[in-house]
Amino acid sequence: MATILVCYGTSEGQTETIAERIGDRLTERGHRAPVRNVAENDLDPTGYDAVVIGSSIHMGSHQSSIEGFVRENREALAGRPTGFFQVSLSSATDDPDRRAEAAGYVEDFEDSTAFHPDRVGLFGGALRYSKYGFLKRLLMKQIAKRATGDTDTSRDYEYTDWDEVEAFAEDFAAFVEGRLGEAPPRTE
Ligand SMILES: Cc1cc2nc3c(=O)[nH]c(=O)nc-3n(C[C@H](O)[C@H](O)[C@H](O)COP(=O)(O)O)c2cc1C
Repeated sequence: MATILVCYGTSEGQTETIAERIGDRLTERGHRAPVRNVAENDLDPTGYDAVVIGSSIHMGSHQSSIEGFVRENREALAGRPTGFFQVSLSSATDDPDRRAEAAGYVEDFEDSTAFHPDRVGLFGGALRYSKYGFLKRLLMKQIAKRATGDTDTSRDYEYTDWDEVEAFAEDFAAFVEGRLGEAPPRTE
């Protein structure tokens, strides 16, 4: 069993929900996987065998709490298996330009923080028009027009592919088990 920290930065909660699903999957596989909001906890990666970090994108940038966490803990992160997942509208469609944009966000993040995760997941996020205030709703309508075309503000949209999220968790668990020399869980 490995102890795997699953930490995240979020504004509207979608990254938290995805982090929890990853934590559940790791736990089902026999690992200890606490799920923590980086902005609300003083986290030290040295207490864990491996770390998964998740961040949403707002106005082309990752969560500042995640940028700070990664910069402050660069050495500890470099010394253990790490996974990074990003949540955005750019990963919500099959449009190659949008997909390239999402990949570009990760590249820029790696370049600016010198953090190079072993595994990367790019997940579609959500549009929660019902939760946005007036100005945010207007802004998101503009962003959505370009990204997904979903501009009906009378309803919410979720683009997260939960099978992809689970596959990311399984793949990361297998990677950690391999690195720590652990046997994979037995399947009946
Ligand atoms: C104000 C705002 C700005 C956003 N800017 C971008 C953006 O620049 N690129 C993008 O792909 N998605 C953008 N999004 C979409 C978010 O990444 C998406 O809603 C995601 O699910 C948010 O995750 P969170 O709830 O964990 O913060 C934006 C969302 C909001 C509300």
